[in-house]
Amino acid sequence: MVIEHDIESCGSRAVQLSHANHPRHQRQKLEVYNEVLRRIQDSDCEEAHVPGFDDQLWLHFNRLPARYALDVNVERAEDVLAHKRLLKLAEDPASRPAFQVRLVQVYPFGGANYADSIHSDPSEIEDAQSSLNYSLKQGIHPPPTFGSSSNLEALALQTTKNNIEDGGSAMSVTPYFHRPMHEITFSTVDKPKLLSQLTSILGEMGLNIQEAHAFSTTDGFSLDVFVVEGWPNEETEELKGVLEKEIYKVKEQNMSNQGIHYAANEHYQTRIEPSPHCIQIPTDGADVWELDTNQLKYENKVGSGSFGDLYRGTYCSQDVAIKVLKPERISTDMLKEFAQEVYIMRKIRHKNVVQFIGACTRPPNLCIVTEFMSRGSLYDFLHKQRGVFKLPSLLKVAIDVSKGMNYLHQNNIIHRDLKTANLLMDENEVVKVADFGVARVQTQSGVMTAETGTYRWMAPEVIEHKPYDQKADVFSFGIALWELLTGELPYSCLTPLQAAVGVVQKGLRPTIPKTTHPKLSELLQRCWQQDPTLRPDFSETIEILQLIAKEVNDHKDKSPHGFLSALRRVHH
Ligand SMILES: Nc1ncnc2c1ncn2[C@@H]1O[C@H](COP(=O)(O)OP(=O)(O)OP(=O)(O)O)[C@@H](O)[C@H]1O
Repeated sequence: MVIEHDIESCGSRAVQLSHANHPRHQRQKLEVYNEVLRRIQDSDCEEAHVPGFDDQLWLHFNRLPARYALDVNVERAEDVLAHKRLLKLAEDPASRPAFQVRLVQVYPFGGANYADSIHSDPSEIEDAQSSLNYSLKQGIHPPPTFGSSSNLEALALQTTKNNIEDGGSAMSVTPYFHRPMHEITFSTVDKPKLLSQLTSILGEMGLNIQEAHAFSTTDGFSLDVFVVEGWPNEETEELKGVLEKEIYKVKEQNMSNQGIHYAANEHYQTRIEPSPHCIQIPTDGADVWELDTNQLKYENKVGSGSFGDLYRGTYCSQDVAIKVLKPERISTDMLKEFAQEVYIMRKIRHKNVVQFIGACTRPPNLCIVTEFMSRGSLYDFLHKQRGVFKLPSLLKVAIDVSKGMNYLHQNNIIHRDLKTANLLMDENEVVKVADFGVARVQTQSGVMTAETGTYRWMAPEVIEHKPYDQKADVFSFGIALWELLTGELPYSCLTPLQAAVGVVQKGLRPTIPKTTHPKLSELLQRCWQQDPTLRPDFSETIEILQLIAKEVNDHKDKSPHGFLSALRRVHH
């Protein structure tokens, strides 16, 4: 997959600056603009005849990075118009994110973007052009907006080659055709992690991103264009419907206090589709999570972590945990990260995730307030109180954790520090995931401070600082589950560092007791597979654990001591 954007940063803006200062790029941009304007004016498009349209179009090119003009397929002038409309739509909070879906056909020789047209051999372009014209005459779908990617072309060539080698497939009759893909374009307000959110939505839908072009406008909007494959049908309506639902799900979780409407657009006929399920709730813009420090009462200190001390206290008479950040830990970077984490945490609401109540964000008094978990952590329960879990309660705990983690993952939050010390129990024995926020704040050196203490639970790819995804948490979950099962510290005879080396280099894993329920044993081994893609996701662990729980329950009902063992479940 090619992503022309630094996933989490304003990479395209950086690119834009360097391009913008380059006179050649300015000249090229002007040429592309003129060509696109000419094509739009030659078409029947009404918009083009509105007075001032040329100025608006120029403005459009200017608010985007120079590489937008250089990469755009000039033959797809209507795409430029569609981008302009999507960006306009995105100005209305009710329409965000604005998106459109269309079918595209990838050609091995690419489309005619500006860069191609000035750098390629003219005869090649002519050939490519004639194949394009030929294709279009055959009624095949238009090419992607940014048709120059060697990535996509290679894919098309590969298919062509395979078809020719296979011989006789329908596609080999027209050798330049590749099976259609979909192009999905989003526009919304630019924000950190937007691109990873969008890619994960597409991933959730089973779509494989073949190409992504991400642009930020100078006034804070995003334009992200994805070419995806994996949608089984040559249609867009159903895909749009599923995409809308997927976005709705994420927005509903993320912005529970705001009404959301989506705009969808196909074939460049923009329309806004208000969601029937939600209403617009007015907001006065107040930061409701900023706590009134007068209402915050400190009681005893409960413990300390790497970021500060944790106190029990009350906020407006409700029991709370107050995590006070150590002043010496506070740096500009950390404050930024702190703000980002508060921004995420305030939207998180799930029975199995420790509830964020608010924060004091006025330095130097930085603290995070959450619900108080009276039964403490599973780590303390297992290793300090020497508690044990019987299988039914172990399964209940594992299901609780899986549900909390599944929710976090659905909200694109990777915990990265999942361990029994971060699994807390309330007075009703409900287990909740904690510390997915500030625990992850990195030091200025970029080293995760919680790391060494966490090696025993850490996935090999995280230890090795390789790219990782949500499956890193599944690995940690597997280790925590083993800990619940055995009551032992993982690799207790090794130091954390020795354990880390063993896990990465020697495939070291905890030994599963022979008496373990076979399905549970299988689940543990799947969770800590070296290859993250082979690990289940949390929706699957929930299913498996529920199945085991049912089996255990059915078995217990048949046994004469069933009722007594059920009672013992709550002994801890
Ligand atoms: N919401 C809470 N309710 C009750 N106890 C909590 C709560 N959050 C944390 N604790 C307990 O307070 C102690 C300190 O927690 P804290 O999250 O600050 O550090 P940690 O998780 O132990 O270490 P680190 O942050 O370095 O990973 C731990 O014993 C933890 O179990």
